[in-house]
Amino acid sequence: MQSFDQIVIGGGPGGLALAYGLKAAGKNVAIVEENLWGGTCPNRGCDPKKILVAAVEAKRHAEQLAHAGLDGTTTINWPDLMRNKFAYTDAIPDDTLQGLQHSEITTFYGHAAFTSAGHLAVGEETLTAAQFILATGQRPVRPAIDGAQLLQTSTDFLNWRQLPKQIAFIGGGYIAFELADIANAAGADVHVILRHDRALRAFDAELVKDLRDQLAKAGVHFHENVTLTKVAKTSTGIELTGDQQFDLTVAAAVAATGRIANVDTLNLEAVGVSADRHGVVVNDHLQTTNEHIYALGDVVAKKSIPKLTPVAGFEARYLTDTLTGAHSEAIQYPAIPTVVFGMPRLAQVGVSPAETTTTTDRRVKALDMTHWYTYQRIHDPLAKVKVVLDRQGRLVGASALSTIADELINYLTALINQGATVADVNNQIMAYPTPASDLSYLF
Ligand SMILES: Cc1cc2nc3c(=O)[nH]c(=O)nc-3n(C[C@H](O)[C@H](O)[C@H](O)COP(=O)(O)OP(=O)(O)OC[C@H]3O[C@@H](n4cnc5c(N)ncnc54)[C@H](O)[C@@H]3O)c2cc1C
Ligand SMILES: NC(=O)c1ccc[n+]([C@@H]2O[C@H](COP(=O)([O-])OP(=O)(O)OC[C@H]3O[C@@H](n4cnc5c(N)ncnc54)[C@H](O)[C@@H]3O)[C@@H](O)[C@H]2O)c1
Repeated sequence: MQSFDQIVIGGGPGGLALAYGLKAAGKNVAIVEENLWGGTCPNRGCDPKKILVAAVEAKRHAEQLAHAGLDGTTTINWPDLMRNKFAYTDAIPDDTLQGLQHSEITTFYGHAAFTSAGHLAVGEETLTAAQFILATGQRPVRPAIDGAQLLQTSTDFLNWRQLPKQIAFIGGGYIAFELADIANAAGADVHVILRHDRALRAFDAELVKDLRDQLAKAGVHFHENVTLTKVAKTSTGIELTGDQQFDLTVAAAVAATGRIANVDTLNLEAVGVSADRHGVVVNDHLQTTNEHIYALGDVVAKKSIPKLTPVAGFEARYLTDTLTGAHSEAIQYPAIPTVVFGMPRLAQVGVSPAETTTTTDRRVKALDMTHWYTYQRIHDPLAKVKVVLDRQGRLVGASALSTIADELINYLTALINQGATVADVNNQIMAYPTPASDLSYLF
């Protein structure tokens, strides 16, 4: 039986960052992975998706400048684009494993599950440690309807060598919007089926509607207020049936209906760790209901904290300090930006405009920036921002929509975390003309 100071379960961005942090602090640490070293983000999430988005960006920017200096049409060649994606993703698992081995972090490959307090089984091996850290992430979930097994997932989409001619995305979250935009730009006939009329609920409703309308203008078909009841394979494709006589046959249908925490096969009952489909219950020290077991990243049940790669990284840095005795404080998250990476991008950070309607302590400043130089230069069809300011004029939140909203939101995040006022912004000189040189006009 091998024994360690800490064993990290899950080799995704969160688990890896923690293993490296603990090793650097001199701990005898092991990490276990059952699938692809590197986890969701670089293999089947953020990174491959954004490689595909790169082609959409180039295409849309070229289209925006048609008749303004750029001639000809730009088309996306899906098989070539995917070859470019595979050239990146194929190397991730081996490179990740080699990095761990090079740093002399002990690695185990296989499914990890607890057998009893202090004991973890990985294949034939039983491992022990003073502390265990759950970093097992989430997996896609399909709706509970007849024929749901015929629905593909974001993981399948990101491995398609050929692009189906008609694709339906079920759901109104990040994945449906991002993948629908990519598939539409690449030439597929794209349908998004939503059970409500309100998509992307965490974002500003007006900007979500603008985003939806932009995608619809680009060719995406939205079917709102449809509850699917059945999925079936027919001679012509995948038939989706719903209430209100909804009936649509497509070549491929993707469930983008959320993700479920990987907690069900860890045998957490044996070690007294509370968890449900939303994840592992932790206190404000990321400690589970068993004092020797911690959790971080997507597998944690979080109410208001989004499940994102940089959040997993932040929690790994926090836990490194906790487990090496460098501090004993509760975790305190900074403002966390989140972006729907389409063309345009929808971005949000901090206090939302909706949270401001019931208080007089804050005010919202809404600006249509479409005709500002930054956006005119690239012929951005729509550029909007809403900033939330407190009584002292400090920035506390922002929502933005434009083809470069991701860049803007990062500047605004830094200003929120610094508690900056317009005076602080005006005391800095930013390179002109750039989105950063617009900042003082936003307050
Ligand atoms: C399509 C898509 C796009 C995304 N885009 C973005 C984005 O643009 N920006 C962003 O910030 N976030 C994005 N995310 C979310 C991001 O991928 C996650 O927040 C991030 O990967 C979480 O890291 P993690 O380490 O907590 O979990 P994961 O990366 O999921 O890693 C968990 C690892 O644990 C392993 N594991 C699970 N159970 C066991 C077990 N019993 N034994 C051994 N190993 C186990 C899994 O195989 C996996 O490798 C996206 C996600 C998806 C699906
Ligand atoms: N850009 C990013 O940062 C990014 C991108 C992709 C994914 N992610 C991460 O992955 C997670 C999962 O993304 P997602 O889009 O799958 O989930 P989501 O939680 O963002 O959206 C799920 C959507 O599916 C709908 N839905 C749920 N059950 C349904 C059902 N039975 N029938 C019809 N609709 C149903 C919900 O109403 C919602 O609109 C995100 O919450 C985020 O943490 C982040």
